[in-house]
Amino acid sequence: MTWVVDLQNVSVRRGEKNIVDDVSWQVADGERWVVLGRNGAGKTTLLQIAAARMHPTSGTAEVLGSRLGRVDVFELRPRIGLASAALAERIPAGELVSDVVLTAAYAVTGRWREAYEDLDQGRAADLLAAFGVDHLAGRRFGTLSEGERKRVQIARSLMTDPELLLLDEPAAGLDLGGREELVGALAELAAYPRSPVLVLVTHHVEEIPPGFTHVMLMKEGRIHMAGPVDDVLTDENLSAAFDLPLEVTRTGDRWSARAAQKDVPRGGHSG
Ligand SMILES: Nc1ncnc2c1ncn2[C@@H]1O[C@H](COP(=O)(O)OP(=O)(O)OP(=O)(O)O)[C@@H](O)[C@H]1O
Repeated sequence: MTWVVDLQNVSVRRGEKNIVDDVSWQVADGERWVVLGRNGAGKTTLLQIAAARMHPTSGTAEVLGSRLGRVDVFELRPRIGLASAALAERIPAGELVSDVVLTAAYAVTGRWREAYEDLDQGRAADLLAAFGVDHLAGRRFGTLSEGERKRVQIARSLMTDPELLLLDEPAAGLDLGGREELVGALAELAAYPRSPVLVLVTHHVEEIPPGFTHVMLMKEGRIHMAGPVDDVLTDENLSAAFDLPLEVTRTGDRWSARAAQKDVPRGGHSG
């Protein structure tokens, strides 16, 4: 079987510390993953490896059947969609929104002299429409709200029709309506059989879109637990991953979590 992502004993060392520590993780075609964990757990670093943007210090990383270190990453990267805050920062504020999406066809930021086909123009317009931001096509990226930028970024990350789509905290900074719309759009994407394999990093179980199949809990650079959503998202597992007593609730196809309620003494009150 060819895995979409196949990490074997991957570590990333920075200074004295392994910020990703001996991670083995395999993602199969059709799966939709959520990665959860405390600040600094190593989620973004792991995503950077899956995005062929970073090499592990040790271990082996294969993405879409190509081994990092042995493949031309400039050929591999267009097959991987990535939306992250770091990437958004590199988009010039003066860039037209339509070009932000279009330039992804060549995995560059900043339109320069690439010759774009009409087909690409049409696809960029369709993607902006799919995420409800086609009316912003003529605006400068720097003038958009946080929520509008997130949607444009996701449209951009789909431009190359990637086989793997990595989303690093796409709902960060969105208001409640914006978050719910995004969760809805990602649920639609998850349900579509021809969609890429999806990996979503988030801080909140409330942001897990319906249709996501697997969860990885990261803790201190390691995988605390990984597997099907229902197996992993339990009070016990989440509490251990976040070092905090937590209660997880599933309502329909959505999740929520909060600090576990202390036992309230029953019976009469005095005074
Ligand atoms: N170049 C670096 N040098 C030293 N430490 C680093 C470097 N890059 C990242 N780190 C550290 O590695 C750890 C993991 O970082 P990473 O961004 O992967 O975590 P994260 O789980 O995505 O965190 P967050 O939820 O806060 O975004 C953090 O403690 C971070 O400070």
